[in-house]
Amino acid sequence: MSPLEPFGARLRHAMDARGPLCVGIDPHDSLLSAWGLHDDVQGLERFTRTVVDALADRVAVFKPQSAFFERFGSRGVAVLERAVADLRDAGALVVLDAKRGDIGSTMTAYAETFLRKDSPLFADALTVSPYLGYGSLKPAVDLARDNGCGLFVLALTSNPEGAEVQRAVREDGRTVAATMLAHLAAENAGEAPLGSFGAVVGATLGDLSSYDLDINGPLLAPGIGAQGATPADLPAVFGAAVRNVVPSVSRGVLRHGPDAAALRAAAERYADEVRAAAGA
Ligand SMILES: O=C(O)c1cc(=O)[nH]c(=O)n1[C@@H]1O[C@H](COP(=O)(O)O)[C@@H](O)[C@H]1O
Repeated sequence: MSPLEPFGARLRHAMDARGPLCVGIDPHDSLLSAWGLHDDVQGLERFTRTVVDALADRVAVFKPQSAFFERFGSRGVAVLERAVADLRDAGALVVLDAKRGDIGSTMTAYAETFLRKDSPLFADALTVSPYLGYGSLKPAVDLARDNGCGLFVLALTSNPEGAEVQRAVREDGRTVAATMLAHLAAENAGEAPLGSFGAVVGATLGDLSSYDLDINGPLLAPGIGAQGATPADLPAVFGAAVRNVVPSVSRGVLRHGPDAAALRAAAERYADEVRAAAGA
């Protein structure tokens, strides 16, 4: 296998070519039911195939949420494996949303699951939790760097409960989230056009001007659509860093299915609205 270009560069090119949008693939039981499908592995398979067939050739980034596949056991994971491979074959980038985080050799095993080229779940990037200490993520950082992959580190999550950990103030006066952002800025130093080590920063959080979001890396921004944020909110939340935002929408797009044309129209509308809001 030829070496991949670094994830950050691939992400920048993909968003330039296909528009600034990540579609989350979250097969909730309520969505399966709304699509007239059963909450079983056949329903999961049909749902996932419909999303892949409708959008894989036109959306820049997809973020399948692993839990919705894992809940069906090994057959659900097989659906996820196939989706990841098909999305990548169609030229899209895949961020696997598995939010892994552990220590030492266990973190190495998680990294190998998602970031080793011969793994059945090899993806372009992985969401990771740094709350066992940023340094515990080193095996994933190293493997991502070696294989042209990226990471999205939970920094300021879209849910209100996140604040008690992420906004806690350390002995040095910095918040925990600011510390994570500083680690990522260090990983990405000198990279062009964009580093590969991103932060997850919710689009729901309002003004974040007290945080330095200039990490020279992507900012994955969930919270648009079902959680209440809109593309028009992005400049007020992210300021100048809006150019590096990867807005992520799951239910806001998926609720338009199973009709393929309606899914495509919804994705296109979000990408257009983000472009207009970011002044791109
Ligand atoms: O890492 C994530 O993707 C994530 C981080 C965060 O802070 N908030 C958040 O909602 N997410 C994920 O983004 C998706 C949001 O889905 P919707 O609210 O349906 O667009 C879910 O898969 C969440 O797990």
